[in-house]
Amino acid sequence: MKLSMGGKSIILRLELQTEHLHFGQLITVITENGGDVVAIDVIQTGANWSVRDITVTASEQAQLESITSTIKELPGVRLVHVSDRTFLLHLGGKIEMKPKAPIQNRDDLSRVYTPDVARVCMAIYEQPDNAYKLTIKRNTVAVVSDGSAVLGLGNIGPYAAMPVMEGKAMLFKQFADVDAFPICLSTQSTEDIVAAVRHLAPAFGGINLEDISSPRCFEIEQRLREELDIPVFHDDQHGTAVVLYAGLINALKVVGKRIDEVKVVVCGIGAAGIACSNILLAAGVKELIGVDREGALVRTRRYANPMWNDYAQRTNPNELTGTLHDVLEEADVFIGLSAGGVLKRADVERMKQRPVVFVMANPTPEIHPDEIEDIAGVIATGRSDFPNQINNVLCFPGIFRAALDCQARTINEEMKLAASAAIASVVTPQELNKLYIIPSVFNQEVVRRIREAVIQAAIRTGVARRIPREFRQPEQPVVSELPGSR
Ligand SMILES: NC(=O)c1ccc[n+]([C@@H]2O[C@H](COP(=O)([O-])OP(=O)(O)OC[C@H]3O[C@@H](n4cnc5c(N)ncnc54)[C@H](O)[C@@H]3O)[C@@H](O)[C@H]2O)c1
Ligand SMILES: O=C(O)C[C@H](O)C(=O)O
Ligand SMILES: [Mg+2]
Repeated sequence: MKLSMGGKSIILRLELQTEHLHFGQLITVITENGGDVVAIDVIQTGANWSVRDITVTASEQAQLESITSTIKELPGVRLVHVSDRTFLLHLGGKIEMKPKAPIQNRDDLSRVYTPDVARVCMAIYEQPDNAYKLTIKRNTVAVVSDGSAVLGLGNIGPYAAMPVMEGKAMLFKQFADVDAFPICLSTQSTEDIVAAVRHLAPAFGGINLEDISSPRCFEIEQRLREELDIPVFHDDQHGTAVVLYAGLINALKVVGKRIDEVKVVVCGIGAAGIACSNILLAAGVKELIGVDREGALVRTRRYANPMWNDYAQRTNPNELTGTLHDVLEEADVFIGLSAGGVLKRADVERMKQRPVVFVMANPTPEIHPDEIEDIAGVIATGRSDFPNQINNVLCFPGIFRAALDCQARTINEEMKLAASAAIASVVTPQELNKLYIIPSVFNQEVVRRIREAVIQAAIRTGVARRIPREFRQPEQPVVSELPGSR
């Protein structure tokens, strides 16, 4: 099986002199250079000329470039322009705000706005909890980044981070009907980020921290969790850990191993790597070795990164030293949360037979799945264009849907473990196989099951401030939801 590494797609606007060129010649040039024509639109036409938009896909950018340069040389063709379809999708941003009700006359105006809005303001002033009933707070999450660890691209800053945060907001809405707003801050100071989020919290029912580099992300999340009474969730840590654990539960079933007997190597001991290691230790993994740029983390060394000192105390029981290649000997599971291209086939060859290889760096995984497909027991990546997508998108929409619906004060460990089990349970034993260990994000059962399991966990652990109707006991009274009604 050959897997494509993210199909690329362009639209070529061409002016064609039909007496010099047959359309078939053009198609031949495209296919001979590795492209597929997926759509043809006629934009303008005359007696012996036409302007057409040809949508072309190819697996590699280089193929698209050679198609474009060959077409430019053809007699009777003028290349008007080339548009990248991905860029077209981002033109002007990907999301917008819409009012829920139209303002059609002065009466509407006076109710949505002044003077009547004042009564609603005072209802919240007198009873602050009413903010959940009378403002967007009940359904809105802030997606906050400082642009310091955007995907695996590194510190590209707040402007360049926006497309990812807008994308997260789209996913929140599409998959869980959560209104999310991207906020990219022009500071990378811990104090400033904590203060900024604290100050903007009143409008939001939850804070999703995103792509903030380690180790600052740990302190920022910790302090905000202490200071705010709404859930603060660093997605790269906990969203990833929840989905990773769900994937591992099912991958181990495929290769017939138990979690307490596998040797696991985690590469990239940053935000995601630490959180994933923590969830695996909690789930019963006994031999877990963390590897970063300097090799395996060992308890006998002192590291400048305080998180690593703590990490090394809790992991690598046999005190293995050396490079990734060294410590992968006889390992059952590799988990990559580092950077593209870090893992080599020779490394995977050192692992046990049918190893589980999760290469989750984005956008380029630690190794291309094609390179190890014949030796790996299960392969997963973070991307949507390969089978087995282990990506936090499977978690964050559902877990925030649940947290908002029960007005959870926080998202705790029980809620996260409940989310992992819920995700894993969507794949039935009959469906489970090496190419299907984790459900698709388009499977509507994912958010439904996460929501149910996480609300139950929130109620059980006492962090739910509201019991949604379907979770109430029959004898529990239903309190009027509308302040101001008599
Ligand atoms: N699939 C997912 O859902 C998902 C979720 C979160 C993060 N990620 C990916 O995981 C990666 C890390 O994300 P993060 O938020 O933890 O970033 P981070 O910056 O907090 O941590 C990255 C860590 O990887 C280490 N690293 C970089 N190059 C390395 C190499 N050659 N060898 C060993 N270690 C190396 C860094 O030193 C750092 O400790 C990124 O590529 C990100 O896209 C994927
Ligand atoms: O954004 C993603 O696709 C996953 C994750 O949040 C990442 O930073 O890579
Ligand atoms: Mg991220």
